[in-house]
Amino acid sequence: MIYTAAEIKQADATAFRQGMPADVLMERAASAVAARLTFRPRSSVLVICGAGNNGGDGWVVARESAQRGCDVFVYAPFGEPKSSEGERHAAYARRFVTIVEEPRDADYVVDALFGVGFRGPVTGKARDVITWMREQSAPVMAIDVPSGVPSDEASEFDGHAVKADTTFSLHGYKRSAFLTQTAPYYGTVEMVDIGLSHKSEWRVLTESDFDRGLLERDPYGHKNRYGHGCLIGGSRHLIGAPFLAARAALRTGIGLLDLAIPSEAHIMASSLPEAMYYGIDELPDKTYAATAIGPGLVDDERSDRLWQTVSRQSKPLIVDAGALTTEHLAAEGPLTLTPHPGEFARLTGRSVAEIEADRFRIASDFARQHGIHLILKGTHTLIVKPDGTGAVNTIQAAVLSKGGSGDVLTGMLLALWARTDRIDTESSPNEQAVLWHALAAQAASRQMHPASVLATDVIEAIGRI
Ligand SMILES: NC(=O)C1=CN([C@@H]2O[C@H](COP(=O)(O)OP(=O)(O)OC[C@H]3O[C@@H](n4cnc5c(N)ncnc54)[C@H](OP(=O)(O)O)[C@@H]3O)[C@@H](O)[C@H]2O)[C@@H](O)CC1
Ligand SMILES: [K+]
Repeated sequence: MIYTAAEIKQADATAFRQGMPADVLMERAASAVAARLTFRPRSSVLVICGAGNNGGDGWVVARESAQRGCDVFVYAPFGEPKSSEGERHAAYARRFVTIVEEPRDADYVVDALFGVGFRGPVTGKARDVITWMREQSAPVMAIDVPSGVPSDEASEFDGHAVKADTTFSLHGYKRSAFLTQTAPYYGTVEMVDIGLSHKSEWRVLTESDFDRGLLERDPYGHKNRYGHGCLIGGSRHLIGAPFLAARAALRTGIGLLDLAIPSEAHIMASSLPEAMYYGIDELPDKTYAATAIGPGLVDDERSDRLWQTVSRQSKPLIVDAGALTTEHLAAEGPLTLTPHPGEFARLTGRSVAEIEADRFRIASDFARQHGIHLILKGTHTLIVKPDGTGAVNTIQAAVLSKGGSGDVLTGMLLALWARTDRIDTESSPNEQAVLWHALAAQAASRQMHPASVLATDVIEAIGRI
């Protein structure tokens, strides 16, 4: 689960209302972190504590580490925690640790300066303390958030923050763990469950969320069961894109595929004999299980005409690349848009930097406003539902930052939305396609140097995950 600072505060408030004392919750959270810290026996540890409750957690970690046999120093540049629970823990911890007036070398540094209560940017003394932490060669363990990193969005983030080796994230992930500007500051993220109830609009997707049943084939199944899809795309100079998408759809298991491309692209047809071909201006009058439009398409009168036809079908529609325009935001059936940040900037009238700094909120608002499914691509692709809730893909696949990757995803989406045996179930074709795409990219990069992996290699790896 992924939480905003406000949601965490709300979870805290609920726990207090239900009778969980604040100092017990702090003890519970910080003890859980201390138990996960693998300090070598008798090593020296410097804990840097702020004046908020993140600092309170730091005092508990300091005490517990001392009780486990470490030589612990606490540096509290802004004095003791302001809250009564933080103050109580600091008072008790003082018996077990050495207080220092200046930061000092140690085998490990624990960063408990700021947590989710931080509001950027960092100024004055805090800036110097963060600079000091950044200069240390000792491993830095951050409690909850690396200090200086905002929890929710990065629009004010100037890069001045602790670079943690490990961050122990309390209760759940923070959005900034998945933003391009701030994610690298977290190091390895370890989740620490502190027993609060979980309720969030955003989920984290890992490999275990991939439904391997999608790879299976029913021995009695008919090709129609796996859907008859239509892919529309291509233009004079962009001939390859629809073929990449079409091949990906077939490798993902679509039953039948019609490919509508401009006549210039028909010379490529022999490379994909499994598809059926139509001219882009002569779409057959059929109702498809699903349609995808956009790979290699240019935004012109022809694409507007095509839109009139495909948007009237009450079946799933996937819109990508050249078909992503502000005129194409409503259709009869379920609509999925798959922009990368540049395309999403055009759709929203915002800059790429604005989007990257606050992608969760902007993506959620957009999906809700238009009642559409949205896949906002990136290192951590967001998959958003029409109600604005969503999930983030955490399967890393650097090889996907290459031309053609988006076309492959579109083809995979088409294949999964077209599956008549699955579409009525709760399974989310968008989440499954994004996961499968990333897994295929990982499989391709196991077979050759990642720099060499092409979109066609990812397609060939779709069935090798
Ligand atoms: N449910 C959970 O997950 C639980 C979470 N818990 C822990 O509580 C943490 C949140 O604690 P929190 O709300 O007290 O805020 P925190 O992050 O310590 O920072 C506030 C301090 O920073 C200061 N400050 C802010 N911005 C600044 C700036 N730019 N430059 C300089 N100073 C700045 C601010 O100063 P002020 O604005 O008050 O002057 C205040 O002193 C959370 O991350 C987790 O570790 C557990 O203990 C219990 C369960
Ligand atoms: K911290």
